[in-house]
Amino acid sequence: MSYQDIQEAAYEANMQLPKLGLVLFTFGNVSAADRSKGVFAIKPSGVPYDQLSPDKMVIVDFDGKTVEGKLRPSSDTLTHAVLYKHWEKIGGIVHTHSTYATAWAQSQRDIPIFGTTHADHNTVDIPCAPPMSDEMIQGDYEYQTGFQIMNALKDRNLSYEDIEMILVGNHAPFTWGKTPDKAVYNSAVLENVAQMALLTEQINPKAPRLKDALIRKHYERKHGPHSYYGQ
Ligand SMILES: O=C(CO)[C@@H](O)[C@@H](O)COP(=O)(O)O
Repeated sequence: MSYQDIQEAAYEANMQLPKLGLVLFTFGNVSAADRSKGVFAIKPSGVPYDQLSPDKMVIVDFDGKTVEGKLRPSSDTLTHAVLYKHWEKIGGIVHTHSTYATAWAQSQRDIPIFGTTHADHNTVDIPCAPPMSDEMIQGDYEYQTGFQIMNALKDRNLSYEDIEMILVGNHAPFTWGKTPDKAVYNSAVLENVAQMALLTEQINPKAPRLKDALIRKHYERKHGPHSYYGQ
């Protein structure tokens, strides 16, 4: 892949965010990695989506250093870099402030697995990492956010392949996938599931968690060998 190829991929994936209603103004960013070159292309910071073009995507290495590009890379670049460096099978990362997922993050709550829509994609509650400590905020905040995400999965005995989405307490969601398109898909799924979970709790504050048998049934119907779903 050339730099131009990952810039195109990052551009196309970024442009999906406003189309899917996942971002307002500049509230988010997508990156696309090229593992053979050890770099990723990421949205420039603060540039509105209607002013983006593939050549504006900034090429950055897995330490977060700009390799090519005139604009400043997203302020979340170091978080993307940490995750690419430690999770060798991912090819795309998305960060948004989509309304419902962010509301759960601000509430510092995991999203409970209430129904089969959730179970079609995940067999567990969607984790919410703890808010960043004062020390982390004053230190390498974006870099530490990457570790906060990784540690929250570890605390739940989950790998980045078991689940491709997380909330960061008081902040917002991050999703990832083998490709930037899959990471965007995961972002849209997360937002939809977050909305349904909120409505479920409003309609019935005592709504039960989905039974394990139904979680397994719905997940297994969609995944496994020869499944196109979630590729
Ligand atoms: O988290 C935040 C803001 O709280 C950022 O992700 C969001 O504003 C997007 O920033 P960038 O324009 O990518 O630097």
